Amino acid sequence: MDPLQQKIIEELKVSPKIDVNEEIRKSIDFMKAYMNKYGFFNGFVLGISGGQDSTLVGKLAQMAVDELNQKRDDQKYQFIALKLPYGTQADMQDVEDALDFIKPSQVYEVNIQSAVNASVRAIQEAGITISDFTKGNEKARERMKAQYSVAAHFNAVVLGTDHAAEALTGFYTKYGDGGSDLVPIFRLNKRQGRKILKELGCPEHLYLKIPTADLEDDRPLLPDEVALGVSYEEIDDYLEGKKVSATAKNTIEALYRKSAHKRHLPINIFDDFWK
Ligand SMILES: NC(=O)c1ccc[n+]([C@@H]2O[C@H](COP(=O)([O-])OP(=O)(O)OC[C@H]3O[C@@H](n4cnc5c(N)ncnc54)[C@H](O)[C@@H]3O)[C@@H](O)[C@H]2O)c1
Ligand SMILES: Nc1ncnc2c1ncn2[C@@H]1O[C@H](COP(=O)(O)O)[C@@H](O)[C@H]1O
Ligand SMILES: O=P(O)(O)OP(=O)(O)O
Ligand SMILES: [Mg+2]
Repeated sequence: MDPLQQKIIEELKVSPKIDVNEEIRKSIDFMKAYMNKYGFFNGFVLGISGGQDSTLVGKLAQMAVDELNQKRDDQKYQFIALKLPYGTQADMQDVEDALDFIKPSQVYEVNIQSAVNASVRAIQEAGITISDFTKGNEKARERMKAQYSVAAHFNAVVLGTDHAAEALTGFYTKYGDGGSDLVPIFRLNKRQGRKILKELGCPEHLYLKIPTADLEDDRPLLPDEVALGVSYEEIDDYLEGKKVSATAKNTIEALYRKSAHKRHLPINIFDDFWK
């Protein structure tokens, strides 16, 4: 295998073949172990978008909470699901379907539209008009803020949905959806997540849904694969050590290099990964 491909697979800890039940157990045990280690926490918070990744992480979190609460009278542990629409969300029915599947301990809705618009306006008042793309990243950061405020209120931690296909391409907003405390599906690629959802009995339309960050006003529900310029099938193949087309390889490796800064904490004078 190409040495860079090998290095990336090792860095992102991807296994080309998985046993779905083992992976389910690993993610749940990870979340349970964290709660057991830090007894002052009461559970987890996550935004549910109606997409594949938050449906998966939400379901695993609820399973972890249910196991933690077994034999506890106080039902201390809670999974708090957040609906975080910007105004009216086109795929809200998928959010409801995901919530029906997850059955979270608690559900709240925080509409991020007024906060995002206020932020865009404040920057405008300084004489800077940000692009629709940059406003999209503001939405992701506003969602991060809402999740952290709710987590602080309930003494919970914020879950992230970052996985190997997103980590490889840097396809997330720095300190937006990239900002979280625990990432239970880090190591899985997109098709492995789909397989796990199928095993867990998720409605098919949720795990077969076209992935979208849905951040831009001007291009609603823009498929990730259009924004990325490469398909998840090719990204997943690459992560499983398979040969992909030269075009896909170049695109993937360019995205990997460009997003190196997102896979590190803020860069200080002793860091040399970027040199
Ligand atoms: N997974 C998803 O599905 C998802 C979610 C949100 C966003 N997105 C996509 O992710 C992308 C986010 O956009 P983005 O990456 O332009 O914005 P970003 O805000 O995540 O990252 C860009 C910022 O990172 C910093 N930066 C860039 N290069 C750097 C370097 N070499 N060293 C140090 N800092 C550096 C700069 O501050 C720059 O403004 C978009 O394509 C968006 O559509 C995808
Ligand atoms: N509309 C949304 N409501 C709640 N949570 C959301 C919403 N959009 C995104 N999120 C959260 O962010 C991550 C990343 O989403 P991508 O589609 O990968 O950009 C998602 O898993 C939700 O937790
Ligand atoms: O993160 P999600 O849940 O929005 O999934 P996807 O990335 O497939 O849109
Ligand atoms: Mg999405």
